[in-house]
Amino acid sequence: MTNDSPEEETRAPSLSGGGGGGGAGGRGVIRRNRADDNVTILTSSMDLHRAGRSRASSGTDPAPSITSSLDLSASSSLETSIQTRIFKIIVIGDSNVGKTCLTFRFTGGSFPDKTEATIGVDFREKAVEIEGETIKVQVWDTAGQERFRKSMVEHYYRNVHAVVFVYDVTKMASFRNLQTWIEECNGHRVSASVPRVLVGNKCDLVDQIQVPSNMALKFADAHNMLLFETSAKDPKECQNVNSIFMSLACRLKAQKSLLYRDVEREDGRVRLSQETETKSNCPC
Ligand SMILES: Nc1nc2c(ncn2[C@@H]2O[C@H](COP(=O)(O)OP(=O)(O)OP(=O)(O)O)[C@@H](O)[C@H]2O)c(=O)[nH]1
Repeated sequence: MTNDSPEEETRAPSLSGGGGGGGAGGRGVIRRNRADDNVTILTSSMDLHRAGRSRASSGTDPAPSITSSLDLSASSSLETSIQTRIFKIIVIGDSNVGKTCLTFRFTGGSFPDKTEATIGVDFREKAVEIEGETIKVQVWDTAGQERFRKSMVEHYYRNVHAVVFVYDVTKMASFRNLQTWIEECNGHRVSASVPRVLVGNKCDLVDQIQVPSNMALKFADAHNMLLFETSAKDPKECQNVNSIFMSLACRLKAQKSLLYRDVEREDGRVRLSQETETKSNCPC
């Protein structure tokens, strides 16, 4: 998808039941996916684990247990729960651009009073409903500082379904460094079919903006990404922050059946395995 997609409009989405907040906000380059109209945000779980830091540093990839084969006792409630698809979205970019605040805003609907440099990775998850299907959007908030990320990088990119590149509109260096982040991503064999979006954060600091919208849009177009300019801090931008992740979720839902499993009963056990298939019946 490019920024010229006819399916996009230059106004903020209305998410039914989602996120609160309000106005259209944006700075003329916020993209809208029509499917957002069919989206309901059901629940959110903040800081799925801060504890993820310790899990992360031990090298455990939480992204799903459900992707690998699991043996579980069969029950109807279990079957219901295991049918929830999980979309893993990683958020990357320089330190201090606001990755944590953006993920916090999406999963919890608020701006954190205080943040510290992310060490390794934090995971947050939010259940959303898209066209009648409940989907878990699992957001990996990665460390921007090299010293806090180097041992974790492989885990960030493993089985990733979508990538959010973030820069700070008030820091030209963070925009220039995007090329390095893209190269890192490509270097970890992230398929070209994995959707990527570009986010310029901190648009509330209107007097300090260094990265012009047209420059960012050109870069986004050159890399086949949608561009969102927004603010994790400004409550009026809440829906625009939601739309970053929801547009990806809608697109992923349309693309393929991720983390779906064949439920096979073998010897009284339920076997889960990953299946990937192309679906064409989603109007997103
Ligand atoms: N004005 C303004 N400040 C923001 C915004 N988003 C984040 N900040 C501030 O920017 C600083 C860094 O935010 P974080 O979310 O921790 O940045 P990060 O990219 O996760 O940083 P690392 O964890 O080091 O990679 C904090 O002081 C936030 O309060 C925003 O939209 N507007």
